[in-house]
Amino acid sequence: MENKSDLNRIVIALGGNALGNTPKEQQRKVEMAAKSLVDLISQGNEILICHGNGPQVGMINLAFEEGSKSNDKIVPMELPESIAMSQGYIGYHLQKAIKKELYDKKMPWHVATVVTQIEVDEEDEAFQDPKKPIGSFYTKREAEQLIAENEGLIMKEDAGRGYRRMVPSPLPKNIVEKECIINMLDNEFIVIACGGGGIPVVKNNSGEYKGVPAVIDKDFASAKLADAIDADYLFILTAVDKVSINWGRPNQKDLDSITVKEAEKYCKEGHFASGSMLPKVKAAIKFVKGGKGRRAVIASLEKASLIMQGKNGTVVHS
Ligand SMILES: Nc1ncnc2c1ncn2[C@@H]1O[C@H](COP(=O)(O)OP(=O)(O)O)[C@@H](O)[C@H]1O
Ligand SMILES: NC(=O)OP(=O)(O)O
Repeated sequence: MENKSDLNRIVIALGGNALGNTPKEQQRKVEMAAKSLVDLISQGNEILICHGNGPQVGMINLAFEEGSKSNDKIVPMELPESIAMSQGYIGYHLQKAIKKELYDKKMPWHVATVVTQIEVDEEDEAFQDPKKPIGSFYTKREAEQLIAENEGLIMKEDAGRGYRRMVPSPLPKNIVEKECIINMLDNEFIVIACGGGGIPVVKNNSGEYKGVPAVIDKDFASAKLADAIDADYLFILTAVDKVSINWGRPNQKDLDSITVKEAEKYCKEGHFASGSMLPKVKAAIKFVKGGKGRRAVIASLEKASLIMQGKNGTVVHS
């Protein structure tokens, strides 16, 4: 093991693309991702992994809801518990795949998942305007029927991909298990934390945390995590090699490297879709602005090991 002070500390946010749509597909995709992740350690980095859960948390929540309608032995599962379940089974697949890679490469690291709670503000305006898509995609007609049958259900169009259920997505304020995570990181653990953006909680006057019905964006949660552990880099890994301006148009331009100022300007000009690329760029800006010398890279998961050589991704810097 190298001297730990020589290692770059990287928080890696894995997008839904890394996880697939079914547990089987997830296991296969995670095995591929594990190779790139462990390669980053071989290159002299220390990594901490955060992941999305939009499709998974929607599926878990819906399964219990539907099951409870026809079977009195099944009860509905609230969103905080559904998020905790998603952290558990996604963490399990990541742990299994990473452990195998570490074994094959004879590397002495450990890997573990921390079920993570994140404090949010009860007054966050997101609670009045549910904007986070979860679960599967539906047609307009299916969505209208579901809304008619389920009181309080909100479904909206998600970035041209179909209709999805929308839930509140407050900003992350404080990672409750922060000290556990730092301790494990300091003891040669690859930590999987803040999965699905973390379980959103609020603290009452007697110091007790209570789960609230929302899903935090994992891009913002990973920026919060990267800030909390004073990471050198935040990698947001998704399906595209680079962030583009004029995305999808004939004059599309892929960006190699942008300053925070340029990124802010592009956000204002509307270059990034709100449910997909915009939170990534905003999370990158937040992280880079929070400390000297920090860099964020939005890149393709499949080529993660090429990021440090500048062959993959858009770098956001100060
Ligand atoms: N300006 C842009 N540049 C690149 N990709 C963009 C842009 N705007 C929207 N996208 C889309 O956003 C996607 C990433 O968002 P999403 O699929 O929600 O991420 P995740 O991998 O976290 O699930 C890209 O694969 C691309 O299809
Ligand atoms: N929690 C969250 O942001 O999940 P996705 O990245 O899958 O939307």
